[in-house]
Amino acid sequence: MTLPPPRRYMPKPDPVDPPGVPARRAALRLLDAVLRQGLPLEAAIGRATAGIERSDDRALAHAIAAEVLRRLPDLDALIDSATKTRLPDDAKARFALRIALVQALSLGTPPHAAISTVLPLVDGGPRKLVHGVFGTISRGGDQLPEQPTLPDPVAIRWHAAWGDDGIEAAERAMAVPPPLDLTLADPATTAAMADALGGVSLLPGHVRLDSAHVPELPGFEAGSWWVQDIAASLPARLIGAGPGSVLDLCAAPGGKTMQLASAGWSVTAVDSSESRLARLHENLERTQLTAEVIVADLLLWSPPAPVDAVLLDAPCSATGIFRRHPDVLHRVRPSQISELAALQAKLFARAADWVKPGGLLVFATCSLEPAEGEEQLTKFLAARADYSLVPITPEELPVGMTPNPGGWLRTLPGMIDPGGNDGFFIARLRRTA
Ligand SMILES: C[S@@+](CC[C@H](N)C(=O)[O-])C[C@H]1O[C@@H](n2cnc3c(N)ncnc32)[C@H](O)[C@@H]1O
Repeated sequence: MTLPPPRRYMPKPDPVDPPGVPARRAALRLLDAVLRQGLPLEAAIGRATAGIERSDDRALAHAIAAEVLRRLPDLDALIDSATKTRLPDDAKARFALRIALVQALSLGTPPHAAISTVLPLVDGGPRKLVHGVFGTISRGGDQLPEQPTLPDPVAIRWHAAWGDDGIEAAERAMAVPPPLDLTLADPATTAAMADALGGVSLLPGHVRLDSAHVPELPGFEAGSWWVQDIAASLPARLIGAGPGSVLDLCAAPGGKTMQLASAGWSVTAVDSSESRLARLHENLERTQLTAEVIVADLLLWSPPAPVDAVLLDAPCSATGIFRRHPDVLHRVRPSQISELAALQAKLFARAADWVKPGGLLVFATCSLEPAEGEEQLTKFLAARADYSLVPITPEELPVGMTPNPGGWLRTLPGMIDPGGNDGFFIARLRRTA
């Protein structure tokens, strides 16, 4: 007779979850990845939702986690108001309560469903506490504020840089889902595409829609447009039309590569990430646009000859895209901003050597940190007498955006109203002949 293995060697069975619970369990894993491990939300989604078959459950997990990240300081304030002893930031009970409360108070889930699908996450643990705190808050009729509150470290940084108005605009931007901005492959089709898609155009070659399911919109399969926030479309627009040779540095997944290719440039797109370049290849295939694509570390790679124009969309903290990626509000630390700023300065200096005399260099970051924008430009201009700014003019920008009197562009969240825009820094420079 064979004996069963001793109990301690038995593998722990996966919990058999009732319907609705797997999505909440995945949301918990996503929040753990962002808040405890410091990973980007998008990088964690594959692993956190592995094993969940239904795409709507995966989408729900993402939606819950993203809304918790948008609402975190307000959710935590509610939880703290209902507990005698403050729960540690990383307590599982706090994570479970955040997930239950955000559903009931922000996502329209009936309270009994919000709590019953979360309690299994704390089975064998603080179930009673979670149930009790959720009940206290629900019975008290507390609501989340209309506008989400920024986490303190971000609010302090952005207040120093952009003042009360900047904070107010950022919080207002988080209160509503961002619109869907499309860049058109052929600007001549702007009016027709705006009509066909039921959107509005804020610039030639741009259409803005309320959020929609992208692959189902007319023109997606045909490659007539790609998704790109209007602020993200400006760096390539500011280079103007080809012909000529252009280096698109830090190019993946290729929004700006496609803009430059469709504007008549002969584009060389360089990026160090093979997986992100795979998406660039897919994008080029769908839009039938062409570019030479090179996988390389730009700290080591150099082009064979100088080019007419260079676009450097430098790696950054990405704090300017907090509306769609609220994880940046919680995981980006000042030390990371400094490290990224040092990398940007190196890439900026290298890129500047690859421009022909008389050619253009555009430097851009999707960051709301002056260290990744204004301060980079000041240092660059002090070091490079062979470059001067080509001032960006209001006529080149959508209504609501104005360039800085110094000639560069700083986009802040609420500049375009309604709908808003991402936070970018953009400077256009010419190398002296
Ligand atoms: C802001 S994203 C680029 C977005 C892209 N320009 C677009 O419009 O779709 C920054 C990119 O820099 C790339 N990157 C970071 N460090 C790099 C390096 N040392 N060399 C080359 N690419 C790098 C990342 O892989 C990432 O794709």
